[in-house]
Amino acid sequence: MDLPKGLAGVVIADTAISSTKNDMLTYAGYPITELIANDVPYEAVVFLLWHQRLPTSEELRNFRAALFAEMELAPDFLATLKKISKIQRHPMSLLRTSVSFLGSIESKAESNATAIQAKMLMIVAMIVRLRANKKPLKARRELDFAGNFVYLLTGKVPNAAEDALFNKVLLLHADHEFNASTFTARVAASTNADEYSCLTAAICALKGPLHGGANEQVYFLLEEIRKSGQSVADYLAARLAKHEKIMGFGHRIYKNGDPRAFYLHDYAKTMAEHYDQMAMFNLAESVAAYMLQTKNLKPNVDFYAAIIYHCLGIPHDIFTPIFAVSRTAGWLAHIREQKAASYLIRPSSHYTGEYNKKVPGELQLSDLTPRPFKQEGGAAL
Ligand SMILES: CC(=O)SCCNC(=O)CCNC(=O)[C@H](O)C(C)(C)COP(=O)(O)OP(=O)(O)OC[C@H]1O[C@@H](n2cnc3c(N)ncnc32)[C@H](O)[C@@H]1OP(=O)(O)O
Ligand SMILES: O=C([O-])CC(=O)C(=O)O
Repeated sequence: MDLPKGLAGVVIADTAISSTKNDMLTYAGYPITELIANDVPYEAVVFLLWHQRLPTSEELRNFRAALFAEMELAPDFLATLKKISKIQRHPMSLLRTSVSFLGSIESKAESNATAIQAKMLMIVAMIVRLRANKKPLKARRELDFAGNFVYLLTGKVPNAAEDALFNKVLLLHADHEFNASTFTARVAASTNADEYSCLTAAICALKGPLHGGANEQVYFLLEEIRKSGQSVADYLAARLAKHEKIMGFGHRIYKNGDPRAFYLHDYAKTMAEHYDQMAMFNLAESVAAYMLQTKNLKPNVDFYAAIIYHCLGIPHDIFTPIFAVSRTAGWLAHIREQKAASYLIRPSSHYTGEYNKKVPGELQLSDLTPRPFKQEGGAAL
């Protein structure tokens, strides 16, 4: 049967949240070019995705204050997070576990989108601090969401230019219609699962290197090329000859280039110039040129983001968790939209196995069946 591989091109639902039509990313009617050109704060973008309209300046002030008020974690949760953060696993796994755990202790009444958005930032920042035995920092009232994120991750208050740049990076990652993690969240939401369960599922899908996990892999790629002493062409030719994917290139939707990469390229260059990382940036440029020339593949959102985070001094295993914090805005919007639509997502499969097979007689199933289990004081189950 000739099926569209990986649901490519299959439209599965209506959405008013975002669109990638005509190779342009649009959030509820606003192209990202418009939002970037007007320096729209990330908080306003979150509001836009959740309400499909931009906030008034008063609503923005109130929303920023509400987010700030939620930028703290209860002592009991923090104590558990301290233990979780010491587990030697990828921070995306720790984030997944932490969000799941938070969902287990939060009452339904307490869970609201604003609190979740703020707490995602706090969890990622706290994992970074706690695993390094550093004192957790408190969010600062004078900083916006982007500024607080950089401060809580690095311990350094970003200057105005860095804050503005990081704000744009968050803006560009906030939503992307039916990407794999958002689709995963929507499938969970369609069963009427709670928000934390939907988010946990989304984090699991984002983690993979073919999706959000690619930004960290870009860092490894650039480091490996640098250390190999090989030319970019030799290194990439050898990998491509083995049919390996080069991380940070290609996209399911954008075959003519990811519009977000256009901006991130320039931000990465600005950061690299400022932080004396031009060697890394130039290496990335050579990789991009080779991929375009030999495979006609262009960088996606993950490629230049890796350089920006590196310049800010953020550990490479935190690149994907940053993506998760920004994308929480989109995930929550889609979870809400899917729940409101109120139908189950359950596609059909094309079965390629056999039917009506018989169990071979010599298989003594009774030997494999566990003895009846008797509960204390109760009947055998
Ligand atoms: C936030 C995000 O999720 S953005 C994407 C992040 N992921 C990555 O950067 C991982 C690398 N990229 C990829 O794996 C792919 O480009 C994807 C998964 C993102 C999109 O894939 P699809 O639309 O399914 O395209 P598909 O994987 O079928 O690729 C088409 C062809 O281009 C090749 N190709 C695509 N991307 C790459 C790449 N990064 N490196 C090498 N070859 C590639 C494929 O091997 C395939 O070649 P073939 O026709 O000879 O088999
Ligand atoms: O849409 C996709 O397939 C992946 C992507 O770029 C995103 O989630 O931002």
